[in-house]
Amino acid sequence: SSCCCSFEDYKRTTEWLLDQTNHRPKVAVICGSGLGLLADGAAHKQTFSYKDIPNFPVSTVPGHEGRLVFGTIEDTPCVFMQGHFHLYEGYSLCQVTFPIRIFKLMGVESVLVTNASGGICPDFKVGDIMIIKDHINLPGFAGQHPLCGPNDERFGIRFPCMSDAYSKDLRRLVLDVGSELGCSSFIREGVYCMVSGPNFETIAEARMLLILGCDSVGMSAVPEVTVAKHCGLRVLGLSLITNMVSLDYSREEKVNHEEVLQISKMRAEVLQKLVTTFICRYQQQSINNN
Ligand SMILES: O=P(O)(O)O[C@@H]1C[C@H](O)[C@@H](CO)O1
Ligand code: HPA
Repeated sequence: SSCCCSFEDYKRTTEWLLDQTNHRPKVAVICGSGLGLLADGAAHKQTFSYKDIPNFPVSTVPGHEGRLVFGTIEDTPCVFMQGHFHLYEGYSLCQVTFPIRIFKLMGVESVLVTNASGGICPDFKVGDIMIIKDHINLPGFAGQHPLCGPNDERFGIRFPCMSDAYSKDLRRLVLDVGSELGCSSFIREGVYCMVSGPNFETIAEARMLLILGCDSVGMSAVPEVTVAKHCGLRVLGLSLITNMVSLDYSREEKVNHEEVLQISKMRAEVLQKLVTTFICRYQQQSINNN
């Protein structure tokens, strides 16, 4: 699963975007299933459909609008992906992570990855927001890894460290913002496990994930985070628990994507407030640190 994009491809897309917009984003926000609303808090918006951006994949999953939105939150220039790409759509991991390297080349410093996931940790509840403190790259164990293939040193080193993929400072900051907004009762921290999907887990698989130390399970984030860390971007991951995964053969509930979208839409406003305030504080902190 070698990379199908050359440095020239990344450069061409970056130059096209830099040419089309005056925005120079510092923070990139990836909106997961049903979370496109996160971009609504931004001002001075300029929107591109993925299909109009050279080399960009297009979204094929309901709840993913397929738009790149530039805008500002207070004074912070941001870019939002309303929808992202998944292995199960048939995209290579190089395509799935294509936008991350574009953001890097555009001058982005930090990436905020959001998504929907199923709760494994028995203490979690539907609607909880889990700050991702670590992940398990299950497809990576089987060789489905976005950094397989020749390493391009212009992006990062051959053997990147992943023990600090999720920035401690950004996690602390979002915890503080959550408490300031009165959200502490439903903000958790935990380990996210990526599976390729598209089927939801069997009960035996879910029990295995619990034993492995996973707190939630989903079908995205990990390739994007891995590529972001590889090229030196700071990462914050927020996963919305849209359903609890069945760990018990006696449970009758059956998860489906409509339910995932329904919960995402219901919680998107809270998540938007958290993300918007986080970006404001992030900017204030970087001003204070310089
Ligand atoms: O794009 P994310 O990871 O938020 O979407 C999750 C995983 C699947 O794409 C879908 C399943 O309902 O939601
Ligand atoms: O239960 C789930 N499993 C995998 N991915 C998901 N995305 C939302 N919910 C889930």
